[in-house]
Amino acid sequence: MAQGELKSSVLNRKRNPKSPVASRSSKKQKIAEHRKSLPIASEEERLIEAVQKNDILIIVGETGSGKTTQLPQFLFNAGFCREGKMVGITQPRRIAALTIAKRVAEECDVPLGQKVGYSVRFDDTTSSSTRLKYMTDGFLLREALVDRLLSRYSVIIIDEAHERTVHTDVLLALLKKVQRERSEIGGVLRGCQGRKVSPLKLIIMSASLDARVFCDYYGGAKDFHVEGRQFDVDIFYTVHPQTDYVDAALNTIFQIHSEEEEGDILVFLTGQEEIESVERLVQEKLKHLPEDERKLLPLAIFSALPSEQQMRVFAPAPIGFRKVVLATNIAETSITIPGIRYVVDSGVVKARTYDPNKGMETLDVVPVSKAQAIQRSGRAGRDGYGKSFHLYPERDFWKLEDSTKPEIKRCNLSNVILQLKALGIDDILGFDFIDKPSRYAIVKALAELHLLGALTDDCKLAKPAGEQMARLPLEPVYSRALILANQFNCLEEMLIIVAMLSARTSRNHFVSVEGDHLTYLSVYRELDEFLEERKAEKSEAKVEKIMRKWCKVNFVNSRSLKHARDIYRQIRGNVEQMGFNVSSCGNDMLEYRRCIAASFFLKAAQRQMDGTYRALESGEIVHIHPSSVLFRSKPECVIFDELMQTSQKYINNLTRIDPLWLAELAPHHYKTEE
Ligand SMILES: Nc1ncnc2c1ncn2[C@@H]1O[C@H](COP(=O)(O)OP(=O)(O)OP(=O)(O)O)[C@@H](O)[C@H]1O
Repeated sequence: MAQGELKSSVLNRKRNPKSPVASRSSKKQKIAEHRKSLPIASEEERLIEAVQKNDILIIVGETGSGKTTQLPQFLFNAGFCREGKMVGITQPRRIAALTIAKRVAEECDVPLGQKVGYSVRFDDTTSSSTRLKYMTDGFLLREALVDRLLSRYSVIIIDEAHERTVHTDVLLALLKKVQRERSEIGGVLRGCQGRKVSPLKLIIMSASLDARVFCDYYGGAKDFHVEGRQFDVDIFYTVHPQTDYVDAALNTIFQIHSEEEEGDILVFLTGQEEIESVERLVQEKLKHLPEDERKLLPLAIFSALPSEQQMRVFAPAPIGFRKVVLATNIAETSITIPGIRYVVDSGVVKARTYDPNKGMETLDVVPVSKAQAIQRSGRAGRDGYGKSFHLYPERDFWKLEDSTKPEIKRCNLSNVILQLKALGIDDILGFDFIDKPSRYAIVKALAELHLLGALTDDCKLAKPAGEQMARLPLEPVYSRALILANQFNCLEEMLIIVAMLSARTSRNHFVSVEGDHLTYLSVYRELDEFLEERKAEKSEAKVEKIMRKWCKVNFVNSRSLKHARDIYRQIRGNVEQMGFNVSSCGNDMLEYRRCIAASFFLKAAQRQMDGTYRALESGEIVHIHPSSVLFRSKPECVIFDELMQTSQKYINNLTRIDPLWLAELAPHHYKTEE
């Protein structure tokens, strides 16, 4: 059990104001009072002056000081949105863009989508009257594909820059270039849709530990510090290290529930499976408590959850209940979940690392960084005094890395390089990254894009394939699969597979001997047929209920399947817009498997004498993951979607193919004798 050893870090103490009142005017008044009470409120004039005087400003502030919600409003009031211009604010995560935009719209007392809006992949609420636009960093990068100078923006704010997502890193470099170009041509040329191009102001917002990096990158740019946070958070550590953090988290939840004052709990765990198992364990434990102590409501939030299900954690708990939100690091930065007073930090996070040499991803549970632990604590104390329980001793906190390694140093670069190429940036090795990925990783990604047909022999963007691939919001290998499927007349099937793989659904019941891809296809189609037969059920809630029941009977994860159905609809819209005709190969699964081989030829593996497999591209010896439907049958040759190191090197999500197809369908890469 994580016994709290009191180590409190007391900041400027201020107690929780009363709970929200129903009437609109008192709500407005409350919001106005809240805004005035934020530490940043007294800095408005000084901040605006700093923005006016500096083209690049690095703002450093504690979590909860009000940077994200207030600064854009200050800029609006200071006239930065005149003549139809916008202030754009990027966030590393879509849930942050969504919820912050909603909050700011509420503070401005306007409907979402007018003065204040958000744009994230597949979901855009902005309109021509939007002036404050919250979006993901990836969205702004895509926007640059159509408007290179980002001419609609007078100010761009890169928020949570210290998270160093790959998109943020690319934006940091791209915006430097855009800013230079805009000041050179200012007022002379016109940008997208004939808009007059004015100079661009750039604001980078970061947690304090990493600000220096950004100041240096922008040639000694000015930094601006916002002191303080609104409410105290008392920090607790365990006396001893915990051997089982899941068990410790569970005990801490129930200890808070029985001993602490009212207030909701936010627990940081590592992934969907762990969260779902803790959710079940909480429910299980509650059954053994007396009736009046059962009022604890577990809710999950992780990235594979559809948006509307993610939003459930933001609604207040029913009266008398305490919410316990079980989250991955998706809830770590930027967002405010109203009602949270207690944070439980497992101290670990699941981190993906890509090895370009082996073409392999590893997914490891690793300790968080200091910056992450501080961000986690910061989620308590946002609407009142809070407590943060870290499930490790304080001495271990001091041993943590200061910050997380930038994603650009540990991810597959092919997607980002394709985007840079589509932005007209040809010299990738010479590109001014804040932290340069290794030369090897860049060259590997360029070679992969060339093999996928996205780049020409002299490394230019191939037309139209490369352009089409850059336009689709998917990994290049999936985009290519859709383009090929169009030629193989099985686009409908490939859309389903890509959606199912993106949503990471489960497979159990409708096993196809041909492999996991086709099993996914039959899961999706079985449900479709089942719903079709019940078309009369008009209400969405009813359809969802039927769907959940069907999933339960068939051992399929209903959340993931719903997510896959959403993704399917969205990418189908994309390819239709590109003029593709979504046709189906019906029952011709041979043609479909050949299309899989043609699309994913870089991910082929062949059985060895000893029953292991050799990944043909990297030469790695790998095993079929026990959860694959081909685990027992062990076909001679397979295409895999995932190559991952956990306890061993595993391949997963497989389709059985004929090895001769590789030479036939990817002759530029395989010779027959191979
Ligand atoms: N959706 C919301 N509902 C209720 N209160 C909110 C919401 N969003 C923000 N707030 C309030 O506004 C305060 C400031 O939030 P803001 O996101 O601007 O802070 P920040 O300085 O950007 O912090 P961080 O770096 O942690 O994102 C929060 O502490 C909280 O009190």
